[in-house]
Amino acid sequence: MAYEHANVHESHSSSQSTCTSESSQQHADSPLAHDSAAHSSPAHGSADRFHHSLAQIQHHAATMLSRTNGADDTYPSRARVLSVEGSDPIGGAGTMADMKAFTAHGVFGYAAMTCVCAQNTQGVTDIVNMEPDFLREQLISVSSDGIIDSMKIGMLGTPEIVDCVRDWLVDLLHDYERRGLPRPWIVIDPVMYAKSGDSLLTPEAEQELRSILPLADIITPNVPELAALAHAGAHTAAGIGAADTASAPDTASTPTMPRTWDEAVNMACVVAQDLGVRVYAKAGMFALQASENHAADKQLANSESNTTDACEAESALQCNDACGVEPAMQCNDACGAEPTMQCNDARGVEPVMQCNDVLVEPAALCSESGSSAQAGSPRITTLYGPRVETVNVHGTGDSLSSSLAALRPRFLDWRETAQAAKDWMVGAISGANDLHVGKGHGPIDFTWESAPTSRLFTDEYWGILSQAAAQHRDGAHNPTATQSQQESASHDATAHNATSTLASRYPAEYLEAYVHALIAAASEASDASDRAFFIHCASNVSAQIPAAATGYRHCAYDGDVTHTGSEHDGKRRGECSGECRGKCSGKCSTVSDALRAIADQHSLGLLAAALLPHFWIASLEYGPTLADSEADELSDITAHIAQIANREARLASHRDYQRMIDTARELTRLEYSML
Ligand SMILES: Nc1ncnc2c1ncn2[C@@H]1O[C@H](COP(=O)(O)OP(=O)(O)O)[C@@H](O)[C@H]1O
Ligand SMILES: Cc1ncc(COP(=O)(O)O)c(N)n1
Repeated sequence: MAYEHANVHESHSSSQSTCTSESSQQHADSPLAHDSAAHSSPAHGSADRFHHSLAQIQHHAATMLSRTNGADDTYPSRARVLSVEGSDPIGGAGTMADMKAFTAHGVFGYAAMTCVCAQNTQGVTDIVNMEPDFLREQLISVSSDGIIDSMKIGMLGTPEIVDCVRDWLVDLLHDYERRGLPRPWIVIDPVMYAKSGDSLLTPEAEQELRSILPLADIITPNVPELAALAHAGAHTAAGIGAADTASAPDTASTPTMPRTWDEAVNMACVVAQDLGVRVYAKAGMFALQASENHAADKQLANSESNTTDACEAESALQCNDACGVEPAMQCNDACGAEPTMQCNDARGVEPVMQCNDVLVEPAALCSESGSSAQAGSPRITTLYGPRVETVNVHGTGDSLSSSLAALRPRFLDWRETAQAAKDWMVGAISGANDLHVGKGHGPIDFTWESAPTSRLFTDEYWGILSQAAAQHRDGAHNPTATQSQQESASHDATAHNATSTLASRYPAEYLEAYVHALIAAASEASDASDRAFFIHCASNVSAQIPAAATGYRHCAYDGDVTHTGSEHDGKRRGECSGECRGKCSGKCSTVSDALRAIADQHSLGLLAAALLPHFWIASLEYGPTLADSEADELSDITAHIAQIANREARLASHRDYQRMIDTARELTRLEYSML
């Protein structure tokens, strides 16, 4: 059965929740229902978005209240989220990933371990499964003591472990219903394979796994898992949730991999409808294959046995026995590229490489409310995200499913939750290359939003600055430098010998831009002494402007004869008769524009990072030529700004720290290009 990929490109912010009524009424009687009344909105006769979302907010508030009343007499400051997973000693996947993601999302994490794995970024070498009785003991230890608001169930490994977790979960849901507690949100990651290709589920357990999936609110298969679920579904005569091993699928046939992303989405629709659960289909393996394919392609080209018609044609996902992944997926550049490298016209973004996932909600869990889904068809929501060029994706599936479990209590519906989890994943994957953990597929950066604790801003910036200074010196002594560059350099050298003031070095307009940035920094500073410092600097620089307006003579600040501008066409640096004194031109305007743009961002950290290069470079390059008092003042200012930059960087998120570094690097480049 093929479903149309409904054109629902709403972003999560604009989409109103529509999940619903039919299902809540349909399943409300049973605590085993995956979308019980405790999670659903009231029924809606009309598609009125306003009333719908208002009702949903009210319902959400009521749900939160009922949680409070039923669970505890104090309102918990953090959701309590359980991970049922296997371990990963390298710390990127399994229980370890879940706990890190939970902490990153600000929830309190519980963990029960299904198995202990000997694995790292290169593969899984051994697995010791928990005795089911002991696993049950762990699960009961948690659930008899703590309230579970949400949970993520991952690697289950064997049929006995699946049965153990399923039976405990059924008991828990009955118990919560009896006690009037809200049903916990349930995310199940149907873990079958690790990124390395190693199998994490026995073939018999694959069929058993289907018996627990209908208890979930949402399941999160990757592409091969999706193919396996669709395949098993098609071969399960007894239908949804059949745990009867007598009806196990024909193991002789292997799942057919989707050849395109649209085919994968169709599979997700089939699985969602069959199991009656939401399916979050992950597109990562398309991206992974695409980014790794260069080497793989060479191997393919050299190996006749690996060259298949399907692969040469449009097949996105090919079985490749040679690599030992079962059901393995290998693909070539041409095919791997297609699903992930999409242009997001609908969102109006630049044509960047995309790695979009989809959320498929079976019709029974959605009531029509402004979405383009056809009645009776599942609703498909595209979850946008750029593709990150990295092979460091160990544990991405775990982190995504634990993020969904952690974030769901904070959002009104699964669509909003899914896009938030996807957005967080993009940040975490983007930080992966900086971690340098392991030799294979490294882990993602769970702490990408928190403060970077292992780097001192000025240490890292000093590396950037000294490199730029060395390049500048090399450029000045480079025999291939243009005549005008050499003249420029010798002009500077001459100037260095004479004691001069800084004012004569810069155009007035450029100094004005620094005054503006210093005042902006003063207004962003919360500390009174910082404010006073920036104001003092601003008045200091401002005092130099009149001298700069008359003393500054470098009109052709780009330093070459092609400089255009009516007053100084054809003139070399230093040759201007003075008509354009104090005016910004070329690179100088670029610095001024950059400073103004940074000031508009209202971030003290960014402003400190933008101001530091000017003062530090002036100190470094002109310090020796200045009068002692001016040189001392310059180095004091530099030290003070460096101190503020370090403090702000320590408090900044990883992303903001990176923006500070990027800003300082760019201003350094611009400043040196002007010297
Ligand atoms: N290179 C990448 N760039 C951006 N997102 C990625 C990349 N690789 C994986 N993802 C995202 O990571 C999440 C987990 O997907 P995936 O890696 O397919 O799961 P699994 O680990 O189960 O194989 C998905 O949201 C997917 O889109
Ligand atoms: C215990 C455990 N659970 C799940 C995975 C899947 O991780 P990946 O995201 O690398 O496929 C894993 N490697 N180990």
